[in-house]
Amino acid sequence: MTVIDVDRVTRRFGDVVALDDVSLAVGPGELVGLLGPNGAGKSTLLSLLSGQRRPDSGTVRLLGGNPRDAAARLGLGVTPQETGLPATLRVGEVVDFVAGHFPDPVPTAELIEQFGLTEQTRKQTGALSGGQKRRLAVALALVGRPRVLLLDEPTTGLDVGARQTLWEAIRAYHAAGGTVLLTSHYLEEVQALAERVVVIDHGVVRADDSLAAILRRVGLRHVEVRSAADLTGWDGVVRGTRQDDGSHELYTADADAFVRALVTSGVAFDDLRIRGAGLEEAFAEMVATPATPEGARR
Ligand SMILES: Nc1ncnc2c1ncn2[C@@H]1O[C@H](COP(=O)(O)OP(=O)(O)OP(=O)(O)O)[C@@H](O)[C@H]1O
Repeated sequence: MTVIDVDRVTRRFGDVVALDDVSLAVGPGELVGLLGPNGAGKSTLLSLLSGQRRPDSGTVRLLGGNPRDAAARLGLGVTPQETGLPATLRVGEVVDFVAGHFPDPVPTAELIEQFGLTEQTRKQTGALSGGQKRRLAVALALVGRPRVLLLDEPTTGLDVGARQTLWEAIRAYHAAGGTVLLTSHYLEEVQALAERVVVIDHGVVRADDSLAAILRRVGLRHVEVRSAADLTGWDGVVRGTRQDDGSHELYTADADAFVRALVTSGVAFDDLRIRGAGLEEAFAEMVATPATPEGARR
């Protein structure tokens, strides 16, 4: 059975088409990363799957049912982008409260420990740090042993340690057979977790492929360097800009070859920095080479 089945869904807000004929099917045990820039439609898609909103057209099925029905949502765990935790309740009380809604909840102490919050058990949630609140929010999504987990930007704003704790919890859930759909701005996060990547932009699915295939599309390197010479037209530079002070921002598929050419050319340069091109840059590439929306092929 398909866990998530979105079929030709369109959702508008006034004149804005947040989702434009989107189709997406996710099977049991998949871990799918939903990537897209601000306003792409990611949260809207999750809100349809969690039954908070209805599509204008098309159908949304969750675990074989309509997510607007409470019965279909029993197997669903959700962490929205912003979580309103009751500030005066203690961490343990909030977990107990949510656990009370499910037939076979994860024991509170076990869950709290898994998310590294044991020391905070008796703290009021209002006194938690941003990272602790975020971890608690994801923990709450798992209390009822859901079959499918929707995570909207699970680690935005977290430090490295808190992010790792959350990633481990998500991996453990997935390893035990759980299905996950998570949104993120961070390619790094999706790379760390997802096996399949769906890229959405302006409400349209631009790509839906294995992580490896998507990464090949994002194979560009970002090179920063300062030089009096203009390097933007050099061999292998796909795109580049140069400021008056000589600082360059260049994109190339082979940064090693570019650096070798730079060094052997004898051109003076300094402040060389290289990094993998990020998601935003990948989008620039995907949009520059007009992508066939996945939906249009159906
Ligand atoms: N309640 C709303 N009323 C009006 N417009 C909305 C509403 N919710 C979303 N939109 C619009 O729909 C589009 C998609 O928004 P959505 O929040 O789904 O994007 P997103 O990919 O989740 O973005 P972000 O990464 O910033 O969270 C945007 O243009 C947004 O402004």
